[in-house]
Amino acid sequence: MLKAGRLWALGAMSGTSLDGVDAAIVETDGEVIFGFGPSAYRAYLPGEQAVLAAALGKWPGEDLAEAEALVERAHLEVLGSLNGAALVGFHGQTLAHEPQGRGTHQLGDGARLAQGLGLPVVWDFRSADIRLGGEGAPLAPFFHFACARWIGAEAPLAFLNLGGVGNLTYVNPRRARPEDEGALLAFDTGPANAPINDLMMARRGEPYDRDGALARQGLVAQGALELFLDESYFLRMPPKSLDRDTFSEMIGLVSELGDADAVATLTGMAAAAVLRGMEHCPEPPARLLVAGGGRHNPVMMRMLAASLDCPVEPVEAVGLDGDMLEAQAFAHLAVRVARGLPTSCAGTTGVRAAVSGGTISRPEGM
Ligand SMILES: Nc1ncnc2c1ncn2[C@@H]1O[C@H](COP(=O)(O)OP(=O)(O)OP(=O)(O)O)[C@@H](O)[C@H]1O
Ligand SMILES: CC(=O)N[C@H]1[C@@H]2OC[C@@H](O2)[C@@H](O)[C@@H]1O[C@H](C)C(=O)O
Repeated sequence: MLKAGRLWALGAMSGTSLDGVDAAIVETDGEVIFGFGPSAYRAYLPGEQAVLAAALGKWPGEDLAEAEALVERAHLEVLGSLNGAALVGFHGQTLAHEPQGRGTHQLGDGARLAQGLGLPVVWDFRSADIRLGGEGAPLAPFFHFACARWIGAEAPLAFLNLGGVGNLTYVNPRRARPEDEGALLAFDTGPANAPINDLMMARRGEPYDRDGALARQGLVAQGALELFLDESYFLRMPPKSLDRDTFSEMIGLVSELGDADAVATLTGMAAAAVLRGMEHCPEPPARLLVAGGGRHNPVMMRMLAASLDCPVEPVEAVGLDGDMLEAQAFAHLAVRVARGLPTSCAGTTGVRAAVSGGTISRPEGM
């Protein structure tokens, strides 16, 4: 185990939308956040995105040399641009996630990154949880618990990440520790931006529906929305998690609609999935704080606000950075791993017992 008290940790996350790598520094002892440091972003170039897109769904042992080299190069560039950290949390690029099947696969070798950066690197955060019967995701909730404390929350609240997939964390800050019974409930709500992006690319050759410009011109098709909500995933009790493309066939539900109605309907589906998710909260949260790219979509945010009883705000309302929250989470989790503290528990992944996931790789001589 590393000697890790309060330190500056650097986290990196590259999400399911394959846009690039976020990196951010957090001052933390793995329990308390003392402050947030600088952050940086390294976009994947179009050619790199194509290589990664072709690698989606692949498992270790398959032909991944080019994709792996580019993931590691992009991480070395962005992590190397931020100085002063003593420890790195490296998530890796998720290519496949089948917690009840083949496991989970995040591309990139943390041992090579440790060598390249000259710093200890914590990586492979999800496998230990899956080995113990957990979903392996979401993992940000232990960080959300610390965030709730950092903003001084006294009543239960919820964090929502609207990335390719949506994920929700209910936090009860009255509990002493995140792994305590009732402190956290977390799960993936359903598809969020991924189907919208896929439809925009297929029909218009554009990567996403910027500011909800197309969705705002359309109407939600109620029939398609109801068919979507009939999916058995919404009946499953949490914790539960999704692969990026678990719901890719939902685009078929809007195939007969014009572009604006189709995108409005997919946007409505993302919001409705969150509403379904909120019904699982043990107590109504006082507020919903939204991170991830979807918070920039005013149509999605309006749909959420209209259907929920609590205020819906971007995390910036409480001084957090909604673009960097996941990178910060892996900085915080790295310190937890270094201290042997749990990173998931029954309430967040369904794992049998609270577990400290992750592998620590040190550069030679350290
Ligand atoms: N101004 C905007 N208007 C509408 N949508 C936006 C805007 N900005 C970002 N998005 C959406 O957010 C997506 C990126 O979100 P984010 O970076 O949170 O995803 P991710 O981290 O890759 O995914 P995940 O959290 O599922 O791993 C974009 O692909 C786009 O769909
Ligand atoms: C397997 C995997 O990479 N899952 C991601 C993905 O992106 C959002 C959602 O699906 C969430 O489950 C998770 O990431 C966040 C950071 C998490 O683990 O909390």
